[in-house]
Amino acid sequence: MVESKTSSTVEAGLTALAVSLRGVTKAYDNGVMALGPLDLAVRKGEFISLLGPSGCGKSTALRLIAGLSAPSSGTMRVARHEGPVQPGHGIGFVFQEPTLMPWTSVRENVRLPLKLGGIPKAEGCARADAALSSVGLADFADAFPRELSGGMKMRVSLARALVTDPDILLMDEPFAALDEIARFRLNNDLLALWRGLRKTVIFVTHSVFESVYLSQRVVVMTARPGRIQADLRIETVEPRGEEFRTSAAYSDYCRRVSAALAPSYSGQSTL
Ligand SMILES: Nc1ncnc2c1ncn2[C@@H]1O[C@H](COP(=O)(O)OP(=O)(O)OP(=O)(O)O)[C@@H](O)[C@H]1O
Repeated sequence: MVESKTSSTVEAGLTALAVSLRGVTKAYDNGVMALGPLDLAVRKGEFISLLGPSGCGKSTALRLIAGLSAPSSGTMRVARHEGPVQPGHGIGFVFQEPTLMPWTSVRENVRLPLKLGGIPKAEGCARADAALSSVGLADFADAFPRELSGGMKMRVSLARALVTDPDILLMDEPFAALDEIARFRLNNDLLALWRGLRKTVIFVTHSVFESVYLSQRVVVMTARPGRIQADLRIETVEPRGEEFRTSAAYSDYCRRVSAALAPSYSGQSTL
């Protein structure tokens, strides 16, 4: 069959997308309308942040993209998979809590997704060690979670998400519980990893500063049910580093994102 020029152009556009949500809504069984209708397109290799008031449906959106929950309506495409998204289909998930198994080593924690996937132990250990090395924890593979700081536990969680080599990394407020110095370090290390691996990253945060520092696009959501309030592109010299954090351009972007966020909080208590 000879493809028409139009259809191949459309196909090229689709395959460049890692995630596409059209008119997606989510109503929970208890009647809470959590999300949408949400329209969101994320290009392969793009780093975007989702920002919005508490309860606006950010985690719900990530869970839908991960295939951990089904949308109530609308259409979704994730990577090149059609129809229902299968859990673990090229997706890594990092939660706010590192959720490590305390009774076993860091290496075994990172190896877990491979073990569950039936990967032989020797290969799993080698891949776990490589993932730990990529997050700067090569020397801690035999340590136990209790021996690690909060930032190090989060690095282990990140290594566990990366060990399956996912196309898409979903991160749900991963650094929110860390002190500022640890958070800044992890921000820089995550950017370096992203530059090297070029995975698609969808990063949920409550921090305007963090979203601007990390992302190519900041997507601001309305209050529940979450829809897109604003979609801002962050254009700056790459690679980003501390000089960006202290630049006039950074302050200006932070002001613009804050202004875009303000209507989402109107009518809500600030306490
Ligand atoms: N399993 C569930 N059953 C019923 N309601 C739920 C469920 N999960 C979330 N909700 C509700 O859906 C809404 C959106 O929740 P969600 O966790 O997605 O928001 P969020 O933007 O991630 O919030 P936060 O920033 O506080 O983490 C909230 O009102 C929440 O109470």
